[in-house]
Amino acid sequence: MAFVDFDRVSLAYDDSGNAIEDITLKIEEGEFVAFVGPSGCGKSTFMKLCTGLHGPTGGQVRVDDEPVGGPLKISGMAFQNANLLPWRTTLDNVLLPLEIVKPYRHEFRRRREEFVGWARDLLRTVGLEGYEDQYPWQLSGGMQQRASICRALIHRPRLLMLDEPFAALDAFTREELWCVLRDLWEAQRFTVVLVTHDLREAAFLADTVYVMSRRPGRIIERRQIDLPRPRELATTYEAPFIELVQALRAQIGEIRSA
Ligand SMILES: Nc1ncnc2c1ncn2[C@@H]1O[C@H](COP(=O)(O)OP(=O)(O)OP(=O)(O)O)[C@@H](O)[C@H]1O
Repeated sequence: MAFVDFDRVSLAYDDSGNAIEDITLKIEEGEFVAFVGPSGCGKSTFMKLCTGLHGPTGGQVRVDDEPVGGPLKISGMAFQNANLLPWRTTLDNVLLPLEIVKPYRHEFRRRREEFVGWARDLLRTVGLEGYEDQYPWQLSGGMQQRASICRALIHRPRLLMLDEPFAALDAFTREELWCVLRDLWEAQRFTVVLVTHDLREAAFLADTVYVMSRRPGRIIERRQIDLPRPRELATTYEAPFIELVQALRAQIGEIRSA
């Protein structure tokens, strides 16, 4: 049984028709998948269905062999904007899910020191050692996004949902954070669903790239990325990678002009 299983899933938000339509796919535990497609094709809708923030109007979504009936506790999320709380330090922002999510919230006071250790370890892994006591407005955009990824991972989710997490960053910072995410994933092997407009990002990070059609969003291509791991940034300047990205780009170009 796949970890995430979409069986002929559709969602109509209202009577304007399906936002996504007839999506059937399986994501294995530990797989890194990326979704690309034209604006408005339903990538974020897919995420909401996956994490139980919205129910399907057709078909069934199963995660970890259970039908998804409400918000999933085993997921963590990060978005284009880091959305850190400005009145909390970096460390306290990262700790936030442990104050909210079961089973941790009941143990938060008792295990606080241990949890602070988890947060410090994660912050060190993403290069934020020494910034624990700074407030978000004292951090650069890239640093805020690093902290936001730590916050998404602190409760050790099995499913990490990333909705264009690096879109607002400059090209250098973005590539640095690809490597941060690659290393976290190599070490912990959580399942990742990444929504992105950046085809290089999708091809560099993912095992599988799904291309979606215009609204109503359907999966029109599933592409396995067979580049060896661990992948180095230098790979992205070599011929096989460039050809792969060009093929994806051509495909999305066709959808846009259709
Ligand atoms: N809460 C909602 N109510 C009604 N319609 C919605 C709602 N959320 C999204 N939609 C519509 O569903 C479609 C898919 O939206 P979604 O945000 O999933 O697309 P997306 O691929 O993530 O877009 P983008 O790439 O621009 O972020 C769009 O036509 C959007 O207008």
